[in-house]
Amino acid sequence: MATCPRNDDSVDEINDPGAAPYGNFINYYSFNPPENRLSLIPATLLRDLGYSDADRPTLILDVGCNSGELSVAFYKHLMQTPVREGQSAVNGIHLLGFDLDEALIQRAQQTNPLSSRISFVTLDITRDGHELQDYLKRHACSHFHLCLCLAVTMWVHLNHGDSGLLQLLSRLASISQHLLLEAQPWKCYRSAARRLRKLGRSDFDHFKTLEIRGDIAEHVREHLETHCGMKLIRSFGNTAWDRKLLLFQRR
Ligand SMILES: C[S@@+](CC[C@H](N)C(=O)[O-])C[C@H]1O[C@@H](n2cnc3c(N)ncnc32)[C@H](O)[C@@H]1O
Repeated sequence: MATCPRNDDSVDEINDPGAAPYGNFINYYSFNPPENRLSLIPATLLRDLGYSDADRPTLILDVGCNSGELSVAFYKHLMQTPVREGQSAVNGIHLLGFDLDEALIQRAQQTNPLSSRISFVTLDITRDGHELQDYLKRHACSHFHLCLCLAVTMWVHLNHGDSGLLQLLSRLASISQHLLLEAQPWKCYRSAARRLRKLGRSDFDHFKTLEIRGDIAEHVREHLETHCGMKLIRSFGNTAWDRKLLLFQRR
């Protein structure tokens, strides 16, 4: 893990970027506080999407949740009625956050204020596993109602190539009714690769051979709409780091 750059996942001013090849920065939220993105997302989002039935659980998945600060803030942001720890958790909103970095997940677990509703597990989304299906089964649901994939696509793309990115999108689409996605733009890829080169590390394995480049958000939209049965229903404007928050829905 490494500390995060001052104003982007991928700018040059960073203390030790070589140690965070997956974007697993230890201090991510001191540079990109949850409010940067939450301020763009309506607190009524779940109700707007039709998930207001108190008798049924609503499941949220947070992909690459880092130390969990955004997951918890997002959960609280969407709760119309504040939840107290210990309150019955049979139905209501449940959030599962996961990240491949075990130390970040440990921190998320230790600081979790709502452990009956919010869980964190270590998981690499590029590996086959049954954890997500098991979680769905435990809640008697076939899909997550809302999946967040924020500032993760570039790291999967750089580490696993075009096919890795497309598989990520297809996998998330297959387990979600709605998908809220923030893709890093191409300029971030160049900076991330340059940073590692400066440190004497070899480029990300796939950077030079990527065919998906340029307007990454548009490539993502195209794949989700053409191959994954999803459609773009909202764009929540640009974040403080000039990225779009795109909301997709299963057709
Ligand atoms: C830049 S941070 C974004 C954190 C959070 N999603 C947010 O937007 O606030 C990217 C996170 O994705 C995680 N990540 C990267 N590749 C992953 C993978 N294959 N599976 C799970 N997590 C991954 C990293 O460990 C890191 O914590």
